[in-house]
Amino acid sequence: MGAAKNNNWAILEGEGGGSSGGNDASSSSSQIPYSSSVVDTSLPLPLMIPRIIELCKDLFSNWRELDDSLFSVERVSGGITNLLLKVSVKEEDKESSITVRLYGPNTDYVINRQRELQAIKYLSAAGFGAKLLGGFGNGMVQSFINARTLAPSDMRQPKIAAEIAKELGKFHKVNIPGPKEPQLWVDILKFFEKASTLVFEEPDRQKLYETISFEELYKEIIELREFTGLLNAPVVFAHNDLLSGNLMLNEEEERLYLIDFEYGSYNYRGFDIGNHFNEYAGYDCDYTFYPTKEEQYHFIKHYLQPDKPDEVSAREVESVFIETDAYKLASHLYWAVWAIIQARMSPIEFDYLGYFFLRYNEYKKQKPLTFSLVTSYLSASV
Ligand SMILES: Nc1ncnc2c1ncn2[C@@H]1O[C@H](COP(=O)(O)OP(=O)(O)OP(=O)(O)O)[C@@H](O)[C@H]1O
Repeated sequence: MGAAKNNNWAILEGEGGGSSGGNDASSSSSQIPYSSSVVDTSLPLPLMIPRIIELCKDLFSNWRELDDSLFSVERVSGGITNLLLKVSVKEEDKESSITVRLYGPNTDYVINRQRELQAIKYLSAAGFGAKLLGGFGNGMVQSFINARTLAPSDMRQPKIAAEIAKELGKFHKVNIPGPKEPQLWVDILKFFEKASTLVFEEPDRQKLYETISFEELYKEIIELREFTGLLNAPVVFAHNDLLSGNLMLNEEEERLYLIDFEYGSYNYRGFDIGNHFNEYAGYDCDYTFYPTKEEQYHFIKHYLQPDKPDEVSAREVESVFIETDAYKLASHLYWAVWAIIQARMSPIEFDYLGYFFLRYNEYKKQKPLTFSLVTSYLSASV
């Protein structure tokens, strides 16, 4: 445990962040305590628990003197990228809970941690997501959100869809200082470079990997970049990973939380919406669940004007609808290429190569329809 800061956490300085002096886990102070300790993510949970308690005591001075028996640590299910733990502490008459997020090994290939921290700082100030309470060598501590995580089928409920649209509209209005160039193609091409030069240890996986035509994939990426460029689509600070697991709802308080900003960046708004619609299909990629045109219109109207959705002009709805349809293809390519890297780098048992094929095949299936829809829209609007 110590005071050293890594480069990522240094960006929180200037608001008092980056100190290792300890703090109060529940305080609203802008001081973000930092510990340079690294928790070994390969440890089984019972062996990891004492390290987590030690880390919490190092970060939060008001817990330092408490007996370890007052802490309980449990795994929060759901994540496929990181290990998320809930730490509860019994103090006199109250129990407080926080979450400790341990970055998954090798996630740096697909996640820009500096970009994530910069985004959290401003998004959290704007009231989005969990509050950032502290940082450490391979993770961060955030407030525990008392809410249920949505399932893909929840997202299409008209009332919930309207709420998601409204929150996303607000999210897209947050200003994150720094460069504002859309990152979509920069990120896809970065992923592509890594994905196309991998070697798998398992012969079966290597064989399957070799069936992927990277030449074809590259051509598709470039073609789609040119094609979507014709739309001159608006750029916003986008969440980029708005799947059901990143939406939490407290029904009593009627509060919806957008969480997990790991992939957040300036990007095309149509990408964020199209990507969200693709997530109606869940990890199984059952695209029969992709929202109907009526459901998409409902979402888009609430996104554009939550207070008076029926007063949004047909022209405006149509333009977001077209952008969304075009960029939903980019979402397939993005996560398809991402999945190839994950197949090689992630320790998580998930059929990532199978996921690549599901996304890429859906891209190929949807491409002719989308290209003809967008082309007729563009020719009608000149
Ligand atoms: N601050 C929080 N409070 C309570 N629960 C949380 C919090 N953050 C995340 N969760 C729960 O943990 C799950 C996984 O969280 P998160 O999406 O941040 O992890 P992840 O590993 O990045 O997941 P994925 O890669 O699937 O997006 C969420 O679906 C939610 O159920």
